[in-house]
Formats: sequence, structure tokens, C-alpha cells
Amino acid sequence: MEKKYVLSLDQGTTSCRAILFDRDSNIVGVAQKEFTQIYPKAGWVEHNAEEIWSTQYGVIAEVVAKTDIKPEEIASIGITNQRETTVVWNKNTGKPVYNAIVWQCRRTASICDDIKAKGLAEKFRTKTGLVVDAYFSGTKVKWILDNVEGARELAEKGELLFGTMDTWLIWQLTGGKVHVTDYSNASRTLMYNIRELCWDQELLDILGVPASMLPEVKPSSEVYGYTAAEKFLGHSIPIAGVAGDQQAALFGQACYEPGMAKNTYGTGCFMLMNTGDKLFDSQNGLLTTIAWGIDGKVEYALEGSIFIAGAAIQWLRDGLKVLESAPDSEYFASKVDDTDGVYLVPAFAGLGAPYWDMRARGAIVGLTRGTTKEHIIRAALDSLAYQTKDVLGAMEADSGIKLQALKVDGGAVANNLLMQFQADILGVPVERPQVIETTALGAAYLAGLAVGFWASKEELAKRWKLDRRFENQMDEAKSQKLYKGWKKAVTRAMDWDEEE
Ligand SMILES: Nc1ncnc2c1ncn2[C@@H]1O[C@H](COP(=O)(O)OP(=O)(O)O)[C@@H](O)[C@H]1O
Ligand SMILES: O=P(O)(O)OC[C@H](O)CO
Repeated sequence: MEKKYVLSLDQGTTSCRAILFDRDSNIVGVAQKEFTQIYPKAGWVEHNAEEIWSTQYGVIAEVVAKTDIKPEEIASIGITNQRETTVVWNKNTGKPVYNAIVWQCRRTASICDDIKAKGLAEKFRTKTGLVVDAYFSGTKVKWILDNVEGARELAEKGELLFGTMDTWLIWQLTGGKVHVTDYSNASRTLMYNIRELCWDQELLDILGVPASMLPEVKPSSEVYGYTAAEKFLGHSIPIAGVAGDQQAALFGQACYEPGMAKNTYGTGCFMLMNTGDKLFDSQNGLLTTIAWGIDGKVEYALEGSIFIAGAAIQWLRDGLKVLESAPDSEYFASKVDDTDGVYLVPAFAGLGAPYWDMRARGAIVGLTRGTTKEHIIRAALDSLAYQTKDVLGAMEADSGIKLQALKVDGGAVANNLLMQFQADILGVPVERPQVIETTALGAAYLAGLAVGFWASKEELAKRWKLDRRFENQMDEAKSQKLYKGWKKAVTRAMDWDEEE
């Protein structure tokens, strides 16, 4: 039967999506479902890995049913995932030994402090391109082995497996046959040597993680295995593309040349710049990471990771309950000209780039008797733009490249007021493409290229189409004054949490 579609699975922080793309990169169908966020203690975040699998499987079945396509028409499957989130499971029973520990979880801050106190941070940075922070998988695996009864003994006997969500989904889809990940996901674990392209035994020894738990690391575009027909719509389909969601967005935005960058506004906000075969040693608080492995080589990226972006808007909706929905934020924010001096620093999970402060916590400053809910909503939106400016400044300083325009994507870029403020604060035009589901698109591209559904990256790059370009409309003195206020507000949020 003719192959007409690529199925992309986007396993995000708050939801699972399944999206079908046709040969012209059009979206043919989408199914999406949220899953449970578990907050056992302040600063801790977990997911139930089995719920993630059942949610992911549910949206796959839904998209196939509602588009009325035949599984035999799917050329291949691409997977993209929230990165760093860590699950450890028993390879005999297939059962996780503990909930997945989410990238936002701060529980391993003291493990990180110990590593830093021993003077080992520079070793990790040189080998992995990352900073020692609770964000990454390595200390999460250590925590599970140290805290779940019997886990370390089982791991040492070779009975336990570690995976990020790509690895977990492939294990499920193949009926427990394939234990792999790709370069981009491996580069987020704090255990993978991005220069030598191998799991680093010295780092594994420091963390106490047995190498037998780790998946095989492969390029981002190749056939890893086939779905088990009996578990998967009665048909066996090649799984042929994998990338962490931010790298997948870089690929979906067709940033294939060094110096090209994108910023994705989802739960968090992540700016990545393709640096080709060059590894930048950031002097400004950015990460060096693997963009992807494709065409027989590995390419690198500089990354600025912002932990809370759209999640601040979700918090206004679910925590403060001042919004019915995230898109309503635009309506309320547009009722005021500005925030009237109010700043919201959404350091709910500490601060990532360029501050790297695990103990920062959220703050709203500059409140007066005149402050209204509209000011606070606008301050939350503005915080996405300010954090992006922090990261862009670091990226330009590290790379020596001055961006001519910033390509954006992710759920929150639908907000025109935010995009305009972003261009104003950066002083750089912001370009929104027609397809803002670039994460899923990138994974589809990787999977389609591997099976010859698409011929080349060059062919795909031509498909990128502009929806709207936002030009700077603010005078420089005003934007500098606003940004100065933001920097001051950040100092108020830093180093707040005091662990007992
Ligand atoms: N119009 C909007 N204005 C501001 N934020 C929005 C808007 N629409 C969605 N969001 C935010 O974007 C996020 C969803 O984007 P998405 O790309 O689906 O994220 P993820 O993949 O991280 O789950 C949510 O955090 C939501 O609060
Ligand atoms: O789920 P997202 O889209 O917010 O992405 C999360 C990142 O991969 C975390 O590193």
C-alpha cells in the first residue's frame, strides 16, 4: 500500500500528541491529551511513566481513527520528547521502579551541591557541555538508586534500565525489544561525553550509575526497530526518527546552517543555535549540546534553557485562577498599556540559563495599591520576553553572531501581544512560521528522511513559510529602562529557598 504519512509522537511535559504529516508537510490530523502532574513536595515534580505510555498510545489510536487512514499508509514514526525526565524500570517485568522524575524537579539540588563542593563541576562541563544542575538526568538516576529500596542491588545485577521518554516509548512500542536513545537525548543526561560520543565511565563512577542500565546511543535519523504489530494497530511500522523536543524544533525550523537559531515557547522556553561541528565553550551560562546525528555526523548547538515560560500562564490559570484559558492572557494584558512597574519572575523551578540558581523561587515585585490582575497577567507574559533577552544576549556574546531575526515556535507564540513585546524588548524582528508545531514536524522530518519518504534536508528547508514578522516598535531608551527593572527583579528572586 502506498505510504502517504509520517506519524510524529510529541511526548511533552504536560501532554502527549500524535500528529500525522503528509508528504507536503501538511498536518492531516492531531490528537492531544494531558496527563497527571505529580507534585509530592515543594519543588518536586513527577510523572507516572505508565500513564505517559497509555496516554501516548491513546492519542495514536485517536488520530488514526479520526483521520480514517490505514496504519499501512504510515511510512515511519518519529519520536520527540520532553528531555532529561528520567525513568528506571525492571527489564524483566517492564515495570518502573519509581515515578519518572521530571526535568523541572529540584530534589537533587543537594547532590549537585556535593558534586560542586568536590570541585567536579568543571569536569562535567568539559565532558558533557552541561552545568551541574538538578535539571539533568544523571543526578535523578542516582537519587532513584539511592532512595528506592532494592534498586541499587537490582541495577548492579543488570536488571534495571534507564531511559528518557524517547527510550521508554520505543521500549513500549517494540514490545520490550529495543533499548536505545539518540545523540540529542543522550547529551542531556550529564553522563554522556559529547566530544568522544560515548557514555563516560568516569562520570558514571562519580554518580554511581552502572553502565548496564544505559541505552545504546544512535543517530537521530535511522530505523531503530519496528512497532510490535500485536501492540500497535495490528501493523508493524518502522520507528525511524528521535530527537529531544528542542533539537527537533531546531530541525523543524530548518535551522540546518551554523548561526541559525530558534526559540520555542512551550512549558519552558528554549533557544538553540546551530553551531555545526563546532563546540562552543560558553562563558555566559549557556549549554553546549548535541543538535542531532544525521548523514554520518554529529552537529552541535548552543542552548539557553528557560525553565518556566508558558507554565507561568498555566499557573495564572490553574493556581491563581485569574484566567479561564492561556489564550485569554492576551485579552487581559491588552487592557493595560504596560505593567505599571510590576515584574513577575517565574522562578518556580529555580532559574536556568544564564543564572543557574537551583534555589531561586518565584517573585512578584513592584506592587502598589494601583496594581490590577491585568498588570500581573501582563507581567507574566513580559517575563517570557525578558528571559529570552537574557539568553539571546548570552548567545550573541558566546557565538559572536548578531541575530538578524529570531525564528519562534511553540504554543505561546500564538499570542500577538507577547510576540510584539518580544520584538520590542530584543530590538530584533521576530518571525513566526505558519506551522508552529515545529517540534513534531522536526521529528517527522527525521523519521521521513530515514526511510526515503523525503529526499533531503534541502528539500525540507524550502518548505519553511513565514506567517508573520513582528518588527521592533519601541524606542531603545524605554526598552533599556524596562530591562533594567527586570534585572533588578531577578536579584530579588535569587537564592531564596533554604533547604532544611
Ligand atoms: N495564547 C497564548 N498565550 C500565552 N501562552 C500560551 C498561549 N497558548 C498557549 N500558551 C502556553 O503555551 C504552553 C503550551 O505550549 P506547547 O508548545 O503545547 O507546550 P509543551 O510542548 O511544553 O506542552 C502552555 O504552557 C500554555 O500556557
Ligand atoms: O515539554 P517542553 O516542550 O516544555 O520541553 C521541555 C524540555 O525538553 C526540557 O528540557
